Amino acid sequence: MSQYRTFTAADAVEYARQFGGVDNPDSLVDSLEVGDGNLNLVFKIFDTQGVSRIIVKQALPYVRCVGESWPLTLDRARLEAETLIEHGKFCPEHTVKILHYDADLAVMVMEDLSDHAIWRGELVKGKNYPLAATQLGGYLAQTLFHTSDFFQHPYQKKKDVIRFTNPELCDITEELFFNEPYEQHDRNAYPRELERLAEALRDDEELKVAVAGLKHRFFSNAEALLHGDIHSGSIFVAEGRLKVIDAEFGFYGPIGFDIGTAIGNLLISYCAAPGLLVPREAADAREQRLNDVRDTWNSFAEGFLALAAEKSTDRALATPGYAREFLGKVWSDTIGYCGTELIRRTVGMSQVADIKNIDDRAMQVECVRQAITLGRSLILLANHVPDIDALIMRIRQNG
Ligand SMILES: Nc1ncnc2c1ncn2[C@@H]1O[C@H](COP(=O)(O)OP(=O)(O)O)[C@@H](O)[C@H]1O
Ligand SMILES: CSC[C@H]1O[C@H](OP(=O)(O)O)[C@H](O)[C@@H]1O
Repeated sequence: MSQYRTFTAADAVEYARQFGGVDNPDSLVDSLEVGDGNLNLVFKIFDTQGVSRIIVKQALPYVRCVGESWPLTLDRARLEAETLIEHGKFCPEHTVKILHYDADLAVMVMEDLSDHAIWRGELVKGKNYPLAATQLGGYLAQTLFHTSDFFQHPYQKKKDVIRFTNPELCDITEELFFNEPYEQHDRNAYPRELERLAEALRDDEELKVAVAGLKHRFFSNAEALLHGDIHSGSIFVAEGRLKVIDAEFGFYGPIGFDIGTAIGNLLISYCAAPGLLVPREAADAREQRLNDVRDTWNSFAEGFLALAAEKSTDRALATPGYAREFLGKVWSDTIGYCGTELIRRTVGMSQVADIKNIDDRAMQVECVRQAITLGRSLILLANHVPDIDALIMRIRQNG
């Protein structure tokens, strides 16, 4: 019988005392639920000095932002903890440390990153972290290479594909990314002023064929253990540091999905900057975001190629030239999935602070329009953008 119960603040303190690994567990005395994501409870656990020391995160049996009408598997806590543990083996520097997890209680105890800030919030304020994108690309290279067929033993890889099979969370992505924005749907949340633009997406057969291809590869290309939802709200930054959290959408999928999602969120920030910042700061922020896009891709691609040259274990995949050819396909996927992230965050239900925090309605609508048109172009052009410089040029051309 399941021992699951939803934690109270007191339960979370008690649990952190037992499993937080702190020297003096009795010094943990208080907690506050701070979850601001769509899905789960997150408790900060404080010591007698009022300092946050440990995080306790628990999955609810439903989608938090909607309520009990949308039930959701508790197995997502296991998937999140195991994905982060797996990624932590290969990139400890940039993966939050999981100290303990319990699949029955759907709970995990993790490193407290309260001395960092969520990247999205910093982007909204116009704050630049010059190393973050290179670090993000490094995290993507390490985690995606080491969980792929280039490195994993084929038997282990096949076992892991099963261990990380994540049908319910993938179903959310399959609906929110690849279906709902391209049809009339109650959950869509675009500004009413953009009805004609949304209608044009619904009527664009060429676009829908390209989106179908991206969805098909999301279903079937088990290339590596993805984070599965790597947006700027799942990334903590501090001066010179970056840590990834929140991997409950982890599964074996197409590598370009993670890179495209990450870059897509940088481009949402790019599109939103004129609505959030005064013109001079907005222009600087937009240039910084384009640099971030470049750094993320270059750092990923250089890291992946170096790892492939040095550490590929499969004799055929180690053939000189193959890793570079494979990266060409990852590049096209990256551009396509980047486009679907831009559209699902603006047309679909999962709206983000970058856009929501724009006070001026007309400006907000213009920023959303730009994100949608950029997303559409990227999906359509995904196979025709030769390199990162050409991508940056296309983004500038969008306005
Ligand atoms: N390790 C951590 N250290 C400090 N704060 C955290 C940590 N993990 C999560 N949080 C806080 O909780 C919020 C929600 O966490 P997140 O994992 O994104 O939840 P969800 O799965 O519901 O999206 C984060 O935005 C952050 O403010
Ligand atoms: C119904 S879940 C919507 C959306 O929420 C997730 O984000 P997060 O866990 O970071 O709040 C994910 O992006 C899902 O697509």
